[in-house]
Amino acid sequence: MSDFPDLRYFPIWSCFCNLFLKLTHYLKINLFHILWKRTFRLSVDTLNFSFVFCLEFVIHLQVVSFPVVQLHMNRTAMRASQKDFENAVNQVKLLKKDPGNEVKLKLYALYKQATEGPCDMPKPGVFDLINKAKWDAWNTLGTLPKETARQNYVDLVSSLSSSLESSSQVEPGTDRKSTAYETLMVTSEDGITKITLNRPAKKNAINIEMYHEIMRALKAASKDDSSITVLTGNGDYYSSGNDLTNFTDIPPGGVEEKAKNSAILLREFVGCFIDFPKPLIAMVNGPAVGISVTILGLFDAVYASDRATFHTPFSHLGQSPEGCSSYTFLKIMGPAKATEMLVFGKKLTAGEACAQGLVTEVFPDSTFQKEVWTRLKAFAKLPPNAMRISKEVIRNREKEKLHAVNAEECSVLQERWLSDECMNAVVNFLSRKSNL
Ligand SMILES: CCCC/C=C/CC(=O)SCCNC(=O)CCNC(=O)[C@H](O)C(C)(C)COP(=O)(O)OP(=O)(O)OC[C@H]1O[C@@H](n2cnc3c(N)ncnc32)[C@H](O)[C@@H]1OP(=O)(O)O
Repeated sequence: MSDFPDLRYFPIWSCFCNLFLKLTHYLKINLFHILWKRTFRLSVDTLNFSFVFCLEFVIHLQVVSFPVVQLHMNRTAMRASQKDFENAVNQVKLLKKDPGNEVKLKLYALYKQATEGPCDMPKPGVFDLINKAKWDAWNTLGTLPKETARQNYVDLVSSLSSSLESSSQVEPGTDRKSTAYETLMVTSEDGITKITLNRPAKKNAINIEMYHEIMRALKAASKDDSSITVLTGNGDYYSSGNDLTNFTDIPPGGVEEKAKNSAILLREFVGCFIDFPKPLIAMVNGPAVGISVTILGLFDAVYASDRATFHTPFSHLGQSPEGCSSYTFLKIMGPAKATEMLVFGKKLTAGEACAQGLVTEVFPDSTFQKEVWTRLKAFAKLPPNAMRISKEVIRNREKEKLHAVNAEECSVLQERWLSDECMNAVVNFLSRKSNL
């Protein structure tokens, strides 16, 4: 406060001083008139005087006060921004996550502009890549005023802090359970968002809540600052597929309504995998069943522990293929092998799934985590935009087809779920007459 004169009351003082001067000026004129003119003329002059007096007051208030108030506000903003600037500089040092090179260059340039003004350094040589990038970033700010650069710096840090805060809500670095999810653990670190299915006591069976949470986590991951996304399971299973108790919660509209709602949910769920924009990697840590296997055809890489198995027992369950597997599996392994899995329910070992192209690579269970994470961390260091665009080029050609396949599979399943074959299979499992 003390380093600036308080200008807030200046317009008011200024108006009163001006009024005083005008008043004495007009009084002088009017005294002259009083002496020399008739009473009738005098009253007209008095009216004129009052009118001019008020007009002058209003005009003066507008002309003088607005620029002065503006000046005061600007100076206050500059003062705030100087203080905010220092805070922002400290805040940057405390950021837990690397904001990425592009942002770091922007911060550097704005800092230099704010503290030193326009770039006057000699341009570094072409081979001095880092200093040249910094110089370029600073130089592009041209003659941007120091105050504006300061303000832009503060704004950038504040947007950065809030975005990093929201991604830090998904616990960077640790596997603590996120309060945002009931059935998942979601973490983000080293450019990798990891979504872990977290119902180990139920073999990570996917209940209705988990379907919704996976969709929510994928949507968040598609927008966060990670480069790649990983899906894995907690415990000995990757996932035992659809939670068969999902079929027991029958709404007032009866089983038809249940089947219809399930088909809508499934279509939306699979649609999220079709449309996911970043590289999506499955870490299949153990056995995988049903839908957790079929959607693997929509992943960009599948790494499996040698403990993993791949089982799609749709006929046993009176059901039919989903997750676009009726299309992707045929493309991946050819019709004969796909039929063995999808129609006859043949369970594949990790080695067999790899030989047939469903799995990218198999690792010994003892070194699975270590080896795969080393690889994923290296992938996550690749330029994220290039990865995203490459995926887009690969996926775009197929997207329309995949959505059409998804819609068709869901509509067939809607019918299947109402069949005796399906209902008996579910009842048998739930009454503990059968396991797979
Ligand atoms: C709305 C969209 C619908 C999309 C449709 C998708 C189709 C599919 O995904 S089909 C595949 C459905 N999955 C199954 O049929 C698997 C059924 N589960 C089993 O056969 C066995 O549980 C197992 C072979 C996976 C494991 O057997 P194990 O003896 O080792 O363990 P359990 O004691 O059986 O399981 C422990 C615990 O977990 C429960 N559980 C396991 N899987 C499921 C499941 N898919 N649905 C519901 N509950 C499951 C199991 O009941 C046990 O629970 P309790 O300890 O409470 O008895």
